[in-house]
Amino acid sequence: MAPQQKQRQFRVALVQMAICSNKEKNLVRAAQKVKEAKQAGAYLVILPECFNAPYSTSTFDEYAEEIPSGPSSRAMSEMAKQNQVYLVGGSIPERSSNRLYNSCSVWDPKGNLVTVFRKVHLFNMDIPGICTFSESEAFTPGSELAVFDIGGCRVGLGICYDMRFPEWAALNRDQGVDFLIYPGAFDTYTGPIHWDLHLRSRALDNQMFVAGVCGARDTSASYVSYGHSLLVDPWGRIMVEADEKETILYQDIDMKHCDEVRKQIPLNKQRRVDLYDSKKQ
Ligand SMILES: O=C(O)CCC(=O)C(=O)O
Repeated sequence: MAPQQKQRQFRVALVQMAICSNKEKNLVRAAQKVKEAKQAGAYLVILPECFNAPYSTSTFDEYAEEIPSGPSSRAMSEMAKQNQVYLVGGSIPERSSNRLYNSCSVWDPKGNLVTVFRKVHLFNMDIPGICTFSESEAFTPGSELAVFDIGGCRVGLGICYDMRFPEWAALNRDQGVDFLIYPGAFDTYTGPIHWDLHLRSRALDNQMFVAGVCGARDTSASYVSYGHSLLVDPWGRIMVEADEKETILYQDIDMKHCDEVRKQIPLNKQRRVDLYDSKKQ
């Protein structure tokens, strides 16, 4: 279902794909999934975080490429063009001016690059014996919003750990975002406790659709992804959720739902921004 100029409804596909250490194979797999999603009527297709490479600080440099000239960008552009869909390209390790970023590129149905979002909050966690990860050893953080329109729907982006920062979601809301998308790769320790809670909270706080799209779980990988991709509505309800296996989730969404919820509980009109600056208290 393709939205007209002002139309605000379409089908979204959340691709929870299996990811391996062979970049070529990951790109071929992603292309198959995007084709399958198109055949099922999706107009917006979302891939997971780091979909073309293992999620590992020791190999980000080896897999990194420039956007839009690298092979993964060219492949994503083709996927979008051949299937005439909007593609939110999860993320890939991006190389730019001797720096690495964890970056999400977005492609329109003609295969043109719409925007690039660089993960703003880098995943640094140290839970001894359970999960230790330091993205900031490899990546430089981004510092810019990336907001774009699909028909009458305004879309915003974060990547995984970014969902832990409600301020980022609120900045997107202030730009008029109706649908906030987080490609992700939560681990199996924080995942069961925090993943849906964060995604539901961001949706509820900001009265918008929120998607989290993870890779499928591979217990032989150095970093084991939680899976459980899901989509939340502006009322904070989970509309669809995967288990840990490879799958594609589909959901028709209508931005009218955001308008209704925002009218019923007018949080935006009631914010006491005059009170929220702690320096002024
Ligand atoms: O915040 C977490 O628990 C996991 C974050 C993560 O896996 C990521 O940012 O890729």
